[in-house]
Amino acid sequence: MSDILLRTGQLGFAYPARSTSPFGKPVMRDVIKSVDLAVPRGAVLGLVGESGSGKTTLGRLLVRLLEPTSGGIQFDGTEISHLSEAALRPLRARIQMIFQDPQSSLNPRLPLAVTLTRQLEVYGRLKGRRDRRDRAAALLDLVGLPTAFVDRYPHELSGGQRQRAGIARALALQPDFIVADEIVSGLDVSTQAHILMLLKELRAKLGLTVVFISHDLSVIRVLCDEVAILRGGEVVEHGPVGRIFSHPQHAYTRQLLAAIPLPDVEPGWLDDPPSRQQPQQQGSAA
Ligand SMILES: Nc1ncnc2c1ncn2[C@@H]1O[C@H](COP(=O)(O)OP(=O)(O)OP(=O)(O)O)[C@@H](O)[C@H]1O
Repeated sequence: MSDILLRTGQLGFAYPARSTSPFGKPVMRDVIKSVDLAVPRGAVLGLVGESGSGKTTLGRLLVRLLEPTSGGIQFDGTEISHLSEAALRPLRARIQMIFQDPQSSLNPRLPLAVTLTRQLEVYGRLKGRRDRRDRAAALLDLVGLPTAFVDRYPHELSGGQRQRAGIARALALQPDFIVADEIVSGLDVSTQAHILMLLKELRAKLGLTVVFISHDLSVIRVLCDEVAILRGGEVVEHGPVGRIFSHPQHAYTRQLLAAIPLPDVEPGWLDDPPSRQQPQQQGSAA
């Protein structure tokens, strides 16, 4: 078994541009350019870059929501770049994406019991109504939400609780690889810390491998083992967080580090943040 769970080789992706060539052919615009990335099994790899650098596009390629236009993606030794949906199906259970806006993955018209277990149903892993409630309750418990929330609708949750529910939904099929796309953006700082702590705990408990997309280097610094810096669709630097932050090699990384004020927190802060000393009330998880 390789230490690398996911590897890309010269991965490329182009979107059709709005304009067409003088010969009427659609012009393609390269947004991911020859990306070689290796994600170690069990690691949290941060993917950072300014707006438009291609983070979301790369994340969607890694979970094969998009098909590469060039290069390859190997997941646990299997080349998945051009697999059909049918061939991808067994792997889809192992590969999940969590989005910035949990509204997009939580159906406003359905109680959490149904939304959280939808994928289990699709994969034939539910044994009926009772099982649905039990499995949904277990998922809520896993992400620190009260089990009574099985009957709640997304609008009855706070922003942080909704993000927890989004994470629970992504964990239903017991994946081992997660791409988390800006999942704490838009949350207040204390809620961000709780969600990051949860992710860190889940990663240890479930043995997850995570690609954590963020434009926020201070978040990357406290959560990730490795960081890859994306600029204009290219990875300009990739390495252990400690090394990149203390000895950035690339001028662009130095520029990013200089531009973003780092709060006075160190790697490992999440292991013992001040908020741990104030346990959350049942039902009030951020
Ligand atoms: N569906 C699409 N069709 C055409 N171009 C797109 C599409 N989605 C994204 N792009 C373009 O691809 C480039 C990369 O976008 P992407 O969303 O991956 O960047 P990002 O780093 O995630 O940005 P942000 O941090 O703002 O979310 C951008 O120039 C964007 O305009």
